[in-house]
Amino acid sequence: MISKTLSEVDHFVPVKPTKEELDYADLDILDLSLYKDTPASKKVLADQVHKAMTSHGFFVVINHGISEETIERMVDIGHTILSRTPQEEKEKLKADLTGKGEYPGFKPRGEWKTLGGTPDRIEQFNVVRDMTTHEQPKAFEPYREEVQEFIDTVHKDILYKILRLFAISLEIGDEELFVKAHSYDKHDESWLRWMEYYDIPAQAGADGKQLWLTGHQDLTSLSLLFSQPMATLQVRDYHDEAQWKFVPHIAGAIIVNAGEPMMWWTGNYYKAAVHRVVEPPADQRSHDRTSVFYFTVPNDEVVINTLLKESSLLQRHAVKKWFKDADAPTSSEWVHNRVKANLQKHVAAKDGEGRTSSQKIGTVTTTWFK
Ligand SMILES: O=C(O)CCC(=O)C(=O)O
Ligand SMILES: [Fe+2]
Repeated sequence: MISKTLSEVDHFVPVKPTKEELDYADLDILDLSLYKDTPASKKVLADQVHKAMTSHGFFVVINHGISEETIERMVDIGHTILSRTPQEEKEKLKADLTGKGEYPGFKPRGEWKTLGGTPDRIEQFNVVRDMTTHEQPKAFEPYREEVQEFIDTVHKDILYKILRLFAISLEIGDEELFVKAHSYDKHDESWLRWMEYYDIPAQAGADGKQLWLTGHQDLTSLSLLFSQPMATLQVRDYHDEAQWKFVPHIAGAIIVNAGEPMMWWTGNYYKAAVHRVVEPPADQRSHDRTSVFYFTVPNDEVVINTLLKESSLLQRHAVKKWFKDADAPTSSEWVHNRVKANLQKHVAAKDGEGRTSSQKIGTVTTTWFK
């Protein structure tokens, strides 16, 4: 992907795959090399999207065009930025989570002082695709172009293909509808995230499982998670509320899930995946975990509500409009309000008796899961 000499990185050595027998979710695997510019080829993949989005809300994309080496390099870049940026600079370039409600910058360890009462040990570094809007750490500079190229490929190639499949799967006449709502040239808060979990102690969830990140739905339209080997991410099957299953690791694959905006667009016909992060099996403990994610949200001004006029599939299924017109949020309103409220996610597991708790965010009610 990059031809010139690459700047050196601190290599992150991922944990070896577990040998334990775990209960894995049976996720659909979309082979994106089958995506051709013909209705027939796209229909086959769109049918898989439909099946996945009406069951788990998660699926796996392989042969998407980004090599395993490039993904490994991106993980190393994030690891390098997190390990080489001094604490002072991290503090200075801290994400303004509670003020503006935005992610660009660092989420230092200990920001969420709620995991079992002790400071959390999750660190993040986030960038948006226009990387000039925020000051970047010095350690980032050697990799700026590579990261830009990575984001551009993910957004304009992989994301756009997947968004077309979503439109086709919903029988929306304009196959570009979601692509236009995520126009690369317009502004929105979609972001690339590196996230490092530092060998953390955990608190117990409702089912006694040790939690690293409590159950939630993403605030995104789509989340693209680059698969990593530590068996920690779990998805809750929609057809069996009690069942948390591990998301399998497939080297080089992208795990895709939808968040609440996709749920609203489809009036809950497509599921916003409920997922959480738990401690790994015994043979993967005492190891850090680093991964890279691309989280997408619609362009700032897009008003998100159920696509009843546009989708004959939703009409046939008598889906109801999610919001009254006056209550439908713009992407920008939703994202900023939801980021501000995000701390709630980390306390939800301790509050109350039930398995879920809900919170009103502007005109929107969001749900936290245990
Ligand atoms: O770390 C993971 O695998 C998932 C993280 C996640 O769900 C999130 O950041 O929204
Ligand atoms: Fe998530």
